[in-house]
Amino acid sequence: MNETLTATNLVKTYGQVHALAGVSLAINAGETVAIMGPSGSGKSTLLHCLSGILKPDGGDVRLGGADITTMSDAQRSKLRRSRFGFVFQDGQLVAELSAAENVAFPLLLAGWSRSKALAEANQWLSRLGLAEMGGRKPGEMSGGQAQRVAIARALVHKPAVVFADEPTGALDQATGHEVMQILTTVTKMSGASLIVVTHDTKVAGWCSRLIEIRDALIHADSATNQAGVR
Ligand SMILES: Nc1ncnc2c1ncn2[C@@H]1O[C@H](COP(=O)(O)OP(=O)(O)OP(=O)(O)O)[C@@H](O)[C@H]1O
Repeated sequence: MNETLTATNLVKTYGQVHALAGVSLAINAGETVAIMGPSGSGKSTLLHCLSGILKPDGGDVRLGGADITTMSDAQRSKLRRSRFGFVFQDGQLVAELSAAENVAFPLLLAGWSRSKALAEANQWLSRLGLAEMGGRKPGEMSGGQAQRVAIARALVHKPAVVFADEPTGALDQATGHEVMQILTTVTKMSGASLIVVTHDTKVAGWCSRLIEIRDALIHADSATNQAGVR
């Protein structure tokens, strides 16, 4: 299945503000892409349009043959749940659920039985070095551990694309480094592509491609030397 994520001429305005002024890009399956740029340049707006959270005013976003922009809200939500994974700055785990239940959540939404979903979730937690943590609530874990749970939740349903918005923003440098190593390794292993919005050049160094946004447009798009990968 061709699951290239393609954006063509994306435009988004808020009143007088041009958040995206005609952005086109294609991200191939398996690519790891960092999006950087000054505050207010349009990074989050781009991420939200690419992931179907926000509808652009103009242009389109396609995953393979499917045009996300013209889908009904219900179709787009379904595609988001089944083909996309998300990692946010603060994990956004459900506080009342255990780590395993949080990871199992996308599988339960996809119709898996509770026992199969929890077994798969626990396998993912082991893979990410959290074998003993399945029963803990997010509040009983460190920030780095919670972010690893969020990574497992983003990948458990084998998405085509993982979107990460400042995934290390709430972590110290060493923990952030570790989280990026895990995030890039597991997305590559699963064949998904990864799109990371970040202000941190070290975080971007874990990705194979860097897209720089300035004033609502792509200013530069190039391969990185993957300095973060040792
Ligand atoms: N909901 C909104 N209503 C009005 N203006 C908005 C809204 N969301 C974003 N903007 C504006 O659109 C522009 C782009 O915002 P965006 O959040 O995409 O930038 P960013 O590059 O992600 O910034 P940061 O690095 O500070 O998070 C900014 O001028 C911002 O103020």
